[in-house]
Amino acid sequence: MSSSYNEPYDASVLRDGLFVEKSAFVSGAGSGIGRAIVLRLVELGMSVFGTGRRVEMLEETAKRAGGKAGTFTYKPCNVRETEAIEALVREVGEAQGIDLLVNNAGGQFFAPGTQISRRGWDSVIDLNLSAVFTVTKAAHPYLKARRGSVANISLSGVDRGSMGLAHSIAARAGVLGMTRSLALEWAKDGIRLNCIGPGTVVTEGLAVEAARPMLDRLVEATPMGIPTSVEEVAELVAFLASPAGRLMTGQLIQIDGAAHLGPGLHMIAAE
Ligand SMILES: CCCCC/C=C/C(=O)SCCNC(=O)CCNC(=O)[C@H](O)C(C)(C)COP(=O)(O)OP(=O)(O)OC[C@H]1O[C@@H](n2cnc3c(N)ncnc32)[C@H](O)[C@@H]1OP(=O)(O)O
Ligand SMILES: NC(=O)C1=CN([C@@H]2O[C@H](COP(=O)(O)OP(=O)(O)OC[C@H]3O[C@@H](n4cnc5c(N)ncnc54)[C@H](OP(=O)(O)O)[C@@H]3O)[C@@H](O)[C@H]2O)C=CC1
Repeated sequence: MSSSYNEPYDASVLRDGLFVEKSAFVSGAGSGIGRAIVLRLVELGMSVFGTGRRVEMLEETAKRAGGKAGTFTYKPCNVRETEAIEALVREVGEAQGIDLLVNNAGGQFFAPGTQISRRGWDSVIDLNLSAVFTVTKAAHPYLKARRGSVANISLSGVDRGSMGLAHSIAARAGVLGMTRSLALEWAKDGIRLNCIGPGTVVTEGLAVEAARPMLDRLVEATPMGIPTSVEEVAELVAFLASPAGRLMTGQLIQIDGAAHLGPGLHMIAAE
């Protein structure tokens, strides 16, 4: 087992300048996968707006985005505060338009179903399903104006279940159903929506939730034996937003080293 899961990995294949004059709205932009998505889109020339609750994390993303081809601006917001996030989407949409919406803010706690209270269930559904609907609906007029697209960051194994994640898998399965339904409804507007299902991505967020022995077991349960890098997820988001993704909509793309097919992340109980 590797002592570090975050060895540098260059996943970049898309061409410089691909997203000049394009604009994105990214939630959870201050850390992990969201930050990597921002940095790659900015590198490709995009004007990216990011949100999240912690301003200092967004500031760090801005620092790292400095000097690249595009721009990064931000404002803190809790995606679970419906009126505030709707107003923010409107503000960004009116100011710079939205070609790409990335619903990345999310997360949960690992717990067996018997230990998830109704309040705990509601929190995870609110963050990972209801807030995604709120943001997506608020972005609709701006996506329609630009014939834009939506990338929903989901989970590997969303269609088969996962021990310790009943609440989160239920939410992400809901997002997949929403994604497919809106892909049908909004096809006439030229809007595409897809879900991306990363396997284990060793971000600080996951490290807080799962200690090292569990991380090792998650990676061992991945048939390819390696975790997903944040850069790989970012490149896939960019690919789906690019002209090459023109006919891709209503999809769940699992980027997980076959974790969703193998012995299974889904069989690793919360410990
Ligand atoms: C298959 C393996 C691959 C796994 C891949 C997934 C990886 C990731 O997602 S990495 C991202 C990692 N980061 C996170 O997941 C952190 C995100 N968590 C949160 O933001 C919050 O914990 C929350 C949204 C899930 C809940 O926030 P909030 O509403 O503020 O929660 P409260 O503290 O007010 O608690 C509400 C309710 O939930 C119960 N609860 C909280 N933690 C646990 C726990 N560990 N076990 C059981 N229950 C928990 C809490 O007790 C409250 O319920 P009541 O006690 O009934 O009031
Ligand atoms: N790491 C992994 O193995 C995998 C992760 N995922 C999913 O990918 C996404 C990103 O995860 P990852 O980068 O690993 O973890 P992080 O914890 O680093 O990222 C989650 C981000 O969401 C933001 N966020 C959380 N709650 C809210 C909220 N209520 N309002 C606004 N922003 C919020 C956080 O910022 P702040 O706290 O400042 O608000 C943070 O930047 C999540 O949806 C996660 O579930 C999916 C598969 C695997």
